[in-house]
Amino acid sequence: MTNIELNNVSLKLGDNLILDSVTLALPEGQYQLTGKNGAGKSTFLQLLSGLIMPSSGSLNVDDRPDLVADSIQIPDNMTVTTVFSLYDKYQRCDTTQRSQLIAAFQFSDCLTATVGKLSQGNQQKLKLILALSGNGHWLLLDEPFNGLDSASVAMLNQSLAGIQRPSIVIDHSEQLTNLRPRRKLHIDNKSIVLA
Ligand SMILES: Nc1ncnc2c1ncn2[C@@H]1O[C@H](COP(=O)(O)OP(=O)(O)OP(=O)(O)O)[C@@H](O)[C@H]1O
Repeated sequence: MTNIELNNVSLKLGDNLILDSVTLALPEGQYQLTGKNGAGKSTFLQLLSGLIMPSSGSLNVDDRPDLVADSIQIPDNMTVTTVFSLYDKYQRCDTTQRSQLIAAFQFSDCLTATVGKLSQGNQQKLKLILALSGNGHWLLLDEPFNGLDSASVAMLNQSLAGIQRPSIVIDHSEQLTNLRPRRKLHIDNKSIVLA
């Protein structure tokens, strides 16, 4: 079991207190993270990914999760193939699964393009392909349906219904069909509650 544990975690960004002394144990499972605009959902996933550090308290996430989020920036001038080669160099992807995802997302025409020339939806598909085939244990998805066409929305829902890895999804756009039941994690008033 690779649980996520927060012990008395507080997080401040500038003058903004986002989390206030949060203690939480998340067993492996499928979660949906909710909360009003600005509550701190995206920031919480960045914290779990190690992109930002707690201001105080301790956080235990056993390995590096795979994150899909707007905050993940891939250099515009790289071709998609170069991005994949870099991931291969550091063995961060399952290449068989990646090939399956490229086919399923109808992404093969994009392989020679530079990232900056991809449409918003195709940039999102690239992030999803990298994360869904990634070797991290937890999968963290911040608005994963952004920019996807209807076939890709269906594909992603199917993929999320079948994954073995623990995951947390933020889905304001309500396109997640919950083919598989998800426990609710709710952020409110600088606290996180597991329903
Ligand atoms: N670098 C920063 N410095 C100061 N405050 C920040 C910074 N980044 C984000 N914030 C603030 O942190 C709070 C939480 O932002 P976050 O994006 O995590 O919320 P969210 O719940 O994901 O919101 P939404 O539903 O609108 O996407 C917001 O009030 C935001 O303005």
